[in-house]
Amino acid sequence: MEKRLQGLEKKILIEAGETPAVVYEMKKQVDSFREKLESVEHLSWLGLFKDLSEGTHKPSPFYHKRTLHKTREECEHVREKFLHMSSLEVSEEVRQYLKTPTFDNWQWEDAEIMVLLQVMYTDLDFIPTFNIEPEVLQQFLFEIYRRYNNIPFHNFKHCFCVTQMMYGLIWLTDLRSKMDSIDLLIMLTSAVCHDLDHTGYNNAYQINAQTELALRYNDISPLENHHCAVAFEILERTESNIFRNLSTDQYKRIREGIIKCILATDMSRHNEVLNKFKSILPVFDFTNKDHRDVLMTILIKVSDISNEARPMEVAEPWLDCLLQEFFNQSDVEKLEGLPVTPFMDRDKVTKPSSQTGFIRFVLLPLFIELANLFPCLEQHIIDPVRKALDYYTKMEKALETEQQNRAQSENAAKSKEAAGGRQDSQTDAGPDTSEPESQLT
Ligand SMILES: Nc1nc2c(ncn2[C@@H]2O[C@H](COP(=O)(O)O)[C@@H](O)[C@H]2O)c(=O)[nH]1
Ligand SMILES: [Zn+2]
Repeated sequence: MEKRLQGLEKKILIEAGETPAVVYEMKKQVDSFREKLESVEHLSWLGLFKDLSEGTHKPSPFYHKRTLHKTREECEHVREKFLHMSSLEVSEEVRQYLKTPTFDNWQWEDAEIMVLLQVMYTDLDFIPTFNIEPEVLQQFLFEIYRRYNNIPFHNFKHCFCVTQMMYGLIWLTDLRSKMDSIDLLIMLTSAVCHDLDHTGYNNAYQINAQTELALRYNDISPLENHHCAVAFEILERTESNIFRNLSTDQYKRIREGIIKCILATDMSRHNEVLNKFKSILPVFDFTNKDHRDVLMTILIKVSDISNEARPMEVAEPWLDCLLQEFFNQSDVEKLEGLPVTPFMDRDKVTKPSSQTGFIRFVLLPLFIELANLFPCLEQHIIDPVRKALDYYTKMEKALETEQQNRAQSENAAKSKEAAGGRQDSQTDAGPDTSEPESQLT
């Protein structure tokens, strides 16, 4: 197929003088198909599978097994850098910038990101308040880094962005004066842990493919339950348990809070969580624990899907990462004969089509409710989201126009070709006796 495509490409290039976009698109699909055949183990009978597995895990449709989990060397290298850098002073300018939604994650490498997370725990006064030893915090952050996988979207940088947005929201809304330190610790730590060990395949896939996670959690938020379980696995170990100096009651409250927050990030529960918040909003009371608990779930949800609230040069690469992960999943779903998640299908989704609906029907309704409680957020998170909507709406229209133009010129070319073909055959077959107009319609 690849050879035939190359031959075709050459022929078109000679005849047309340039390679049309459709050929590039076909080449991309062939590459992606080949990659799938090489990496999906159950298709090994095709003779293309490259066994990259390190251990004896159950076969699973991960990206390349070689690259999903971080290697020991990779982790050690980052850990050394992090430990070296963590003794250096982070400037006041960076500390202030870190409190804003305009923060650009792409400028920072992973070891630096770990230092920035350490700054967040420090500047919220968690270290003295909860008697967290610096080495324990460092070990905790290292384990967190280690347990985020090398996948396009749900990786360590996503963990950082969500945490940084949560951190920014805490400062912008002056939550320190409204909620106690334990609530803030729950919120920040939930954000840090919320997608631990994500493999790049969403809950629909987990359930349809009957993965180990879906079986373990009976199809109920398999991923979120797993992220949470991994978080407490890390916190179980004394050397990385940042809560180890807290009382049993404090630990219990923190565990309950983190579980609630992480489970609330399952998007299939979006309306349930948002409606609960809407119902208490008119009588919202910071002294009411139930109200605070709901607010915490809203804050983590907002942080989780807040990429479009960031400057365009920060947000747009995130969309590319998200679509890369989505398309990978739908490709695997097609290969495995599973239901294909429509918003992940590369044949149906474009960048703007993915964003306009999401911003209109998911992002804005959620952000607006939070801004009802904290009007100061309007300028920080709603204005940029509206700008993004405008940007993608224009892009969507431009794409539509381009598609229409392309379809028109393709139709015109086809008609011309058909007319030419008929003329040729008429020349071969002798004089035409039919009316010329009827041949065109
Ligand atoms: N079309 C878009 N979908 C988005 C975007 N940001 C997030 N999402 C979706 O929400 C979930 C968030 O939950 P997570 O815990 O998995 O991170 C994510 O998986 C996407 O499905 C976006 O900008 N556009
Ligand atoms: Zn997330």
